[in-house]
Amino acid sequence: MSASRRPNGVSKPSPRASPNTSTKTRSTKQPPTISDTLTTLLHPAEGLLLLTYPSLLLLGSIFSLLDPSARAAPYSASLQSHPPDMAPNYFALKKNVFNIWFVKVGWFWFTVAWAVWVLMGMGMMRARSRAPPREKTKARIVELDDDEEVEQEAEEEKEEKDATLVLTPQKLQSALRWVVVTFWWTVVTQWCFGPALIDRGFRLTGGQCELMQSDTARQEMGDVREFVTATACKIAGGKWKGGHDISGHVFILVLGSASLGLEVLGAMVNDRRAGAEEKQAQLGRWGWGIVVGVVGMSWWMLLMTAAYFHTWFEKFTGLSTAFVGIAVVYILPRILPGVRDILGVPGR
Ligand SMILES: CCCCCCCC/C=C\CCCCCCCC(=O)SCCNC(=O)CCNC(=O)[C@H](O)C(C)(C)COP(=O)(O)O
Ligand SMILES: Nc1ncnc2c1ncn2[C@@H]1O[C@H](COP(=O)(O)O)[C@@H](OP(=O)(O)O)[C@H]1O
Repeated sequence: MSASRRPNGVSKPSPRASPNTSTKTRSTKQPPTISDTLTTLLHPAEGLLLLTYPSLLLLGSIFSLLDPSARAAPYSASLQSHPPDMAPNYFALKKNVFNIWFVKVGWFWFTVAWAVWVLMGMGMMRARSRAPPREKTKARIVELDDDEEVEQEAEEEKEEKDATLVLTPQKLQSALRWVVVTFWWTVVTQWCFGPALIDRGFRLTGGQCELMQSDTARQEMGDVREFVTATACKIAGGKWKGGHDISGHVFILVLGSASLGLEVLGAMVNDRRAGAEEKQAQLGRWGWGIVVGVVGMSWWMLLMTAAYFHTWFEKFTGLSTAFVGIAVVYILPRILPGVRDILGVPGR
């Protein structure tokens, strides 16, 4: 690109466009530092969002080391938790209501929040960014009589409603990013042309299904002491034991909330067409509640998983597997123009 866009829409020539500046730049140009490269890839706010995840995991793990009740409770590696009768608190129980109704059906909540954001928040932001700035509108309203004011407000409302229904390339690209992120969630946790990656990883690292609870099932299984997936094993009353079990909870909570966060945050920090005030006003009205609720609940549950479930290494692999998906969908398009043309970058 040879020209950059100013907030008022006027293009100014980039330094590269002028031969004089380009010579000067070349002779004084320093090789980019790691921090320069990182800021080109991610806005500092986006970087901060991603840093929240290892920080929450670290915080939860440190808390469990310091909390006397967590330290006193025995940990069962096969349950990946403290036994329920000795759980240090309500959130250390697998049956806690937030686990059952939020995490266990987490993809549903992420999808609803994403859809609300794409259909409402995102469309509204675009509509506002095309509308005249608020101050100017107010100044004009002073000169208008009551009827005209009402008429103008109705017109603005209609414009916003239309923006919800209009299918823009930005909305399509966000939906496409949802498809790719959902594909990654599916292959890692649900199905990957057979067992999901988490189950395959567990088996490859020496894990197997041990039938501990049911004598009949044990007899029926005979020498074949293993099933293919964790779910099949649990349904048969067995325990999924031995191998490395990537934390599915860490994976889904990080993947879902980070992608949702990057969609909204990216639009806020990268879309220079709308003023900050307008963006906040629109987010406040549309989708803000559900997005903040889903991301906030994910952070809380991540903290609880970090504190009471899994080993350090299982949480680390859950985080890394989620970050692979985030890197492909949100970082790669900023490096490869071909991928960028298809998936886009939130807010750009
Ligand atoms: C731009 C977005 C386009 C969206 C288009 C759809 C728009 C429709 C709008 C609203 C309707 C919402 C419909 C939502 C459909 C979403 C499809 C689903 O994903 S429903 C399935 C819900 N199931 C889950 O979320 C399961 C999550 N659980 C797991 O992955 C695992 O249990 C675990 C990883 C949490 C751990 O497993 P464990 O066995 O070890 O506990
Ligand atoms: N924050 C949390 N609250 C309640 N249960 C949690 C949890 N994090 C993990 N678990 C439970 O710990 C087990 C391992 O989680 P995962 O591998 O998905 O990270 C799962 O048990 P169940 O599969 O018996 O429900 C899961 O429900």
